[in-house]
Amino acid sequence: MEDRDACILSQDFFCTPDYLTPDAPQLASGFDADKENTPCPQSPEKSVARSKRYKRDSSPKGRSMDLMEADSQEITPVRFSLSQDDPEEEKMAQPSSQKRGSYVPHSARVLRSQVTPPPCIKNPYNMDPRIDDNVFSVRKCKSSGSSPSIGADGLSRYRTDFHEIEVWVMTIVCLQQIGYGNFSVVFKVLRRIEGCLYAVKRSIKQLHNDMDRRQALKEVHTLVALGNHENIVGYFTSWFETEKLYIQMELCDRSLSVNGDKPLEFGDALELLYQICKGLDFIHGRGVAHLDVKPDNIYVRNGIYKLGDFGCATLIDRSLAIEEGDSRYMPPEMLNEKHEHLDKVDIFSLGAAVYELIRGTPLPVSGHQFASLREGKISLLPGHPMQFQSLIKSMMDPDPVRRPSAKEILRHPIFEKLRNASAKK
Ligand SMILES: Nc1ncnc2c1ncn2[C@@H]1O[C@H](COP(=O)(O)OP(=O)(O)OP(=O)(O)O)[C@@H](O)[C@H]1O
Ligand SMILES: [Mg+2]
Repeated sequence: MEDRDACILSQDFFCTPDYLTPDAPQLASGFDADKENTPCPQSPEKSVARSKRYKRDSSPKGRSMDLMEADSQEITPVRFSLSQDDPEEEKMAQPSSQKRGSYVPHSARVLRSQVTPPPCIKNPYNMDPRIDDNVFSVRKCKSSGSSPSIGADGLSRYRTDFHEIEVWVMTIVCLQQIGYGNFSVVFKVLRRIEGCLYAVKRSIKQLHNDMDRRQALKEVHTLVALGNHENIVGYFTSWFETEKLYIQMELCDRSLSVNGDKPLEFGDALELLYQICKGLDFIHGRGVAHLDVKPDNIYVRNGIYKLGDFGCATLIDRSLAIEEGDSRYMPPEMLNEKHEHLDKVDIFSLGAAVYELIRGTPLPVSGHQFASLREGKISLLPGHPMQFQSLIKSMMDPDPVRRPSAKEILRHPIFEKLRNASAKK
């Protein structure tokens, strides 16, 4: 029996879930059909409360510890708690094959429980008038809450669909090669069926409750509502598995970083500013502010700069909760909880990011220099034209109203050549 289970666990020895257990399709269809007919819960309530973003220890040691924690969660067999207050859910979770008395190996049951049906909640970023809000009006959708974690095929979707290219080893060298953030690890993967590379971002912590899942889904909702743009990281799909959120994205070559990278030269700085302003103009035009623009969240692919990590994104009209991004790039008004011009928060952060990349030294996190930058006191940038330096200074103006919008920046004479070149494309 042990040998048989070992075969089942290996992805290379089977092609379909049917091989694993003939009962799975019946179980899955019954389960899913029930979900299909279940109404979804209300969209998140309008809130202007600010939730501070938790900043973890960013030292290599701290990161290693977190990743170890993340990996140890992988190894531990996951046990899903069923809703205490809904015996119906518990009934649904009983594998139908068991009820009929047929044998399902333990390993197969563990595998079945790895895919979690996604919650069905309203996407507040999506203004599509064809969506009838009544569909969300019933109290609570079983698929959104602490539902039984049995997916459509009972297998790991991540393991079934993707092959991990980069192997995680607990060394700094590997950590630098593969993406990681405060909340996520990002894997370079090959989609088996297509033979194409993607980036898959996985939340580090398990998202046990509905609030956590809604919070994590903000990024997905934003990306899907925004649609495609050359200077925004491409989004493909997302799913829940072992109570973690997976997001499949376009794979970029790297993200920008002030640590290790050479200071940015004028030509590159100009290109970066122009391209990310195009991305910001696009998202601001759709009513979205990013709120966490910084070098780590700007990726490069084939010389094209792309804005990524929409985990803090919100609506400019302040109808959703406002979450602070990285304080090093945050304008003074955010520190004073003034949120009237959220699009201009992104302009300040982009100005600060470019300023940091040109100087090649990390921005201060606190103290005198931190305060000076927020009073508009910017050091000179040797080797960069005054016109460019004035533009950066205006982007970091303490008064958000005086900061140029992304659209105004794009019209600046300094970008004439770049404008002409992109018009010819
Ligand atoms: N599509 C991608 N292609 C290549 N690398 C990526 C991609 N997405 C993310 N990365 C890498 O992974 C890192 C972490 O990703 P991301 O910023 O989305 O995670 P996070 O946990 O939300 O981060 P933060 O710490 O900023 O909150 C990025 O800084 C980048 O280096
Ligand atoms: Mg990030």
